[in-house]
Parts: sequence; structure tokens; C-alpha cells
Amino acid sequence: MVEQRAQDMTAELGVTVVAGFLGAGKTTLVNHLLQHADGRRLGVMVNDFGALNIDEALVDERRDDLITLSNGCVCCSLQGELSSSIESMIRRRGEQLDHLLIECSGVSDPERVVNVLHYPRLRARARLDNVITLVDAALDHAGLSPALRHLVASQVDNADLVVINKVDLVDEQDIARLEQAVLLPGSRHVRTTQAALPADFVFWPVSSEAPKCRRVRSRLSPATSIETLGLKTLSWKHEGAVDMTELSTLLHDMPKPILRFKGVVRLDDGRVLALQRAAGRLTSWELGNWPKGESQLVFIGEDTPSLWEWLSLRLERLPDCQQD
Ligand SMILES: Nc1nc2c(ncn2[C@@H]2O[C@H](COP(=O)(O)OP(=O)(O)OP(=O)(O)O)[C@@H](O)[C@H]2O)c(=O)[nH]1
Repeated sequence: MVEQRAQDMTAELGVTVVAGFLGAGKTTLVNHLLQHADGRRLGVMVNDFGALNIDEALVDERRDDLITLSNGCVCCSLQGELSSSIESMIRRRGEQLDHLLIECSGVSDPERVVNVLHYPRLRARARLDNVITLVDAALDHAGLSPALRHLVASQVDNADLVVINKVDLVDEQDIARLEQAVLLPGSRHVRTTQAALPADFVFWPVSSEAPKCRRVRSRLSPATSIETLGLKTLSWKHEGAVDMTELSTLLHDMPKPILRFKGVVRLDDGRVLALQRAAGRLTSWELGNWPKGESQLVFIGEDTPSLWEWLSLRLERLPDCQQD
């Protein structure tokens, strides 16, 4: 991998792949890097697992160098779309971009994204600089299904740098236990809050030697496929305002196997709220940049029929429920 990168240092566009399980802090890292780009011109590609791409709204600034890949996962069904989007990013922006950030969906194995970057037609023009995997320190990893634990292990094993994020939410002992459980011996890793990773960890100085990142050997094979993960998504759209009292009760009651929730909600008074739940914690903030009139909610969780029946029933009190 390092040898491949050394050959590619003259290629025009440096690429960082940002991976990590649902809600680990990938968008937070992308936003942090956009804010600490130090004059570097960054392109961003985001990929949400759900049918609605909420990440598009959550990445700071609406930019014409933001490409959204939705309704699938870059590690499987969207590989063709990923490669053509990278090509079009290179074509359209090649001379005006210094670096491309590819944010994978939370259920992607970054190895598959890296494979796309090795396609001959991309190799000469894009240079993979690093794979950064975020791990959610607040998530009960032991409580995940074996397939999802396998996915997280694969994300970690394929990283050049592992970012143990959300260390503000847990104590030192828990962090040490998590590191012991998920990291391979000698893995390059850092701890962060709000994914505040120094930019030097991500962007290689243009004139430097090839990056000395360590490519760990995967202890798992074959690569995780989305089909084996046993996950389901449910998305919901509504043209008008949403009753926050009803929605808040629903979100409060949501069972643990619904692993991730994201939404953008228009309120009666015209304000727009972004809402998220990851590792059981709900956060919300006012959003200034949502051009669409509608409210959108996406839920991702284990494929247990009773869970989705429960959610559908609750969502029926809010109109226009649509299952994927
Ligand atoms: N307390 C705390 N919250 C964090 C931290 N980093 C991120 N968050 C919150 O965690 C939630 C998920 O963060 P995102 O950056 O959207 O996670 P993601 O990996 O992009 O999520 P998906 O794309 O859905 O997989 C958001 O509500 C963030 O504000 C952190 O270090 N501490």
C-alpha cells in the first residue's frame, strides 16, 4: 500500500477515505477538516445508507464540490457510481482541488472503497493518502450483533489511523477497555472529542516523502458485505411542519436496536431543526441551510420485524410513512 502511494504522489488529487460505524462522528470530522483546511481546497463526497441523504444537509456549507451518493452503500451497490463520481470530481475540479474527502456510510467496509481507487482509470489521477476510521467510544460495541461487530473490526483493521471519538462521554477505563477490544496491536490511533483531529494527521504536505502509514493486515476475510449485516432502514418524508411533541416522545421511546436516527424537521414557526441519535444520545440544533420544504427522517436498525412494526405504528401518527 505504501509502495502504491509512493508511485502515486504525482497524481493530481489526494484522497482521504473517512470510515466508521453509524454515528461514530464521520460527518463531524469532515466538518472539522473543512473548518481547518488552512487554505487547502477540499472536495467532499458523502454516502448515507438510508434512502434520504441527510448528511448532505449536515455537511457545513452547501458547496458545488460536494457530491452525494444515496440510496445504497458505496461499499457494494454504489461502487460504479462512486468511481464515476470521483472521475467527474477530478474532471470538473481537478485543477482547483487539493484534496478529496470521501465519507463512507456507517455500514461500509472501507477496503471496498479503496479498491475502487485502485481502478486503472482512477489510479493515475487520484492518490489514496489515508483511510481514517472513527470509533464511537460511547457505543456499546459488545451489544452489537456479531455481523456488526465484524463490520466494525473490518473498518478498524483497514484503517491507517483509528480515531477513538467521543471520549468526552466515557471515562478513562472504558476508553482503555475499548482500545483493547477493537485495536490491533500497534494500530496507529488517537483519541478525540468532536473528531477534532489535527489537520496534519490527514493532509500530507505536498512536498513530503510518501506517507509512512502502516497498513494493518486484515484479520477478517472475506470483506463484510452489506447483505450479511441484517440491517433495515425506514425513511419518512412530510411536506408540512411536524409536531415536535409527538416526535420527541417517539424518539425518547425508541428501542436500542434502532441504532441510528437522523432527521431534518420543519417546525410550525418556520424554523428547521437537525436531529440525530447515535449510541442512544439524542442531539438537535437549528439548521440554516435546508432548501427543501419537507421534513425528512431516517431510521437504521436491526432487521427485527416487531421493531419496524412498532416504529411504523408510531410514525402513522405522523403522516406519509414510507418503508424501504
Ligand atoms: N458528545 C459527543 N458527541 C459527538 C462527538 N462527535 C460527534 N458527536 C455527535 O454524534 C452524533 C453523530 O455524529 P456524526 O458526525 O453525524 O456521525 P456519522 O459517523 O457521520 O454518522 P452516520 O453518517 O449516520 O454514520 C452527532 O449528534 C454529533 O454531534 C463527540 O466527540 N462527543
